[in-house]
Amino acid sequence: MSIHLHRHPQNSLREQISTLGKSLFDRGLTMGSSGNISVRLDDGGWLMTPTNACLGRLDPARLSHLDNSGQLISGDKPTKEQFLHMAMYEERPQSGAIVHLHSTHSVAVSCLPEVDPCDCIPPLTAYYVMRVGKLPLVPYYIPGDPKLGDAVRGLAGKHSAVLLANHGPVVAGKNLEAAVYATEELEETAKLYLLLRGENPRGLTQEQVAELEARFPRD
Ligand SMILES: O=C(O)[C@@H](O)C(=O)COP(=O)(O)O
Ligand SMILES: [Zn+2]
Repeated sequence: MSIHLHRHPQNSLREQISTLGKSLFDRGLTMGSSGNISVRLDDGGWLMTPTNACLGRLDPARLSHLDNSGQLISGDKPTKEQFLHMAMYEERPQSGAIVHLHSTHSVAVSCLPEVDPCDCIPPLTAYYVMRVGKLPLVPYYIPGDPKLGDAVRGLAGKHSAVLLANHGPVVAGKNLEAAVYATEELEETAKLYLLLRGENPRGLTQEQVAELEARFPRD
């Protein structure tokens, strides 16, 4: 008789959330208990990071498991941005994961008075266009305010990443790895943008952006 050890498919997702959360935290991409991560499950439910959890020390077994209506099935109380994540998923059926961080340079850009609210960071590099594209600014709301979900709903259909004013980025991807890569690219480009402020940098032209979008369509 052979013994078949069945590994629940959620286990590897739980481990991936914890591993990537630690990687983001260890590299200083979010501090303290800031930031949150979610992954959409095949049955329409979600795994989300618990509220007040440090992304550097997530316990895979205590992640919040929600059903497809957002009710907690098991684990700790979910992030207070649950509604923000759910609003973004509603508008983006192609997205399987969302990352929200308080990454310093992205937050800095979210506080600048002169940013274009339709597109906060110019297309400085090809990889930024490939991973992020246009980045709209969401007006300030207190963290966890359900109105934040409503504000994001209007933008998320067209944009995989948004920047919450005086708060930080929220980035969706087809899976968690893609969402993390895009969040990292956004942070690096925010840093470049701040480095180059006042230098009148040469960004990519509209034609160059259009060529990238045709060749490397984002999700
Ligand atoms: O900024 C906030 O308070 C939240 O957006 C956040 O980043 C962490 O909140 P929890 O996920 O509820 O811990
Ligand atoms: Zn936050």
